[in-house]
Amino acid sequence: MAHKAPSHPTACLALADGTLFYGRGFGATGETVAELCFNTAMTGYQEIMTDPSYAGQVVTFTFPHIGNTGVTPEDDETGDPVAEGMVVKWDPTEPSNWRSVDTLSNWLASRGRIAVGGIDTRRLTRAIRQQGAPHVALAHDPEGNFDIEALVAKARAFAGLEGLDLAKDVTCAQSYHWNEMRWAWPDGYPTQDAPKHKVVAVDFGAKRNILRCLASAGCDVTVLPATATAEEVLAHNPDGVFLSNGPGDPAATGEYAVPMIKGVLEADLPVFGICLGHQMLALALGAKTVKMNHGHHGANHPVKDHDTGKVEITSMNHGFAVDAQTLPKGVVESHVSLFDGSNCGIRLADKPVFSVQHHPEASPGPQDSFYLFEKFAANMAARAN
Ligand SMILES: NC(=O)CC[C@H](N)C(=O)O
Repeated sequence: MAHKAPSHPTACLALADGTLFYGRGFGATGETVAELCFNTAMTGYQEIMTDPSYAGQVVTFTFPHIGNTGVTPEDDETGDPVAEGMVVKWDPTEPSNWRSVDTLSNWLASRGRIAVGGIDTRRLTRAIRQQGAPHVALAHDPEGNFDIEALVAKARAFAGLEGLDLAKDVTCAQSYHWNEMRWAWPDGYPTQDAPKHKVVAVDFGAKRNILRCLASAGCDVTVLPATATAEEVLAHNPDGVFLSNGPGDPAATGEYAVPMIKGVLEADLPVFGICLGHQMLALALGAKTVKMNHGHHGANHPVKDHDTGKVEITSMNHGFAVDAQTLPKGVVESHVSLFDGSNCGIRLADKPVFSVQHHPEASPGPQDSFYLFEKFAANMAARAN
């Protein structure tokens, strides 16, 4: 049944349980179906929308000042927005400020991404917390004609992210070389030294700032597609191997990544993984991953480093987690979330192999965890000596 929604809204967000949110549509018109998560970051909406880890998800931004800085190409974490859609409290008719090269709405429209403004994101976030990341259909129609029953049926029919391998959709088509460094520097960077460490980074949906951080820590980076085998990785004769972030279910992605990681571990090289890379390293070591209720998405998550006792405020974006109870002997839980005690890092007790669930490259977020890139570089330096 097609009918006009009340007070002429131009976008509708339908949750699989039938809950409806109406607002002002912006960006592209049409419909999309996805999992819904909320992100609490106060800045960096463009970095979030272009983070390949958000494939298959619509993002609700809890912070009200969204859209106010427009968009600029230097904030892209990959070529285009990857998140399926955007839900905000912000009124999209407000102008963007001086910094922008384009408005958020034009940018989303030209890249086929649907957004809705004027939503009560607090109420929506409560629903996400209560239901666990809901399946949703998001529709934008300038005429305000919505077939509500069909939208709810589409949200219900969405199979969800569990069991879904999305890394092979967002990975690079071919290998490439990366040497661009960070634009914002922690003390002592950039280093003018020539790159010291040959690193192969396996791209499961890598954010550009991870590659910049590796380059800034002295790495000469060759990026390989997600489905690279151990032989292909080792053929580059790397000093260390990096496993990137990425979208979807680690258990599904692990089908090809786990054998590759096992082969790399046998070669006894320093290894560093972030987020999906962390989860897949844990799978390769024999642990299990689980789907979280509503995950961690934000730029303000406290994480404790068990080795130093220090607390880092971190950037996070994950809906799955490593089950620390399943870590085999010899694998140490190095970091833990102070929000809910979930696993945030592992390391091998006797080898330079480690990974973290959070995002030390930030973009957006704090830079407390940059030391992990230096640790990876130090592991490669120690091996060379
Ligand atoms: N940022 C990431 O790498 C996300 C990892 C994984 N897709 C998850 O949601 O948990």
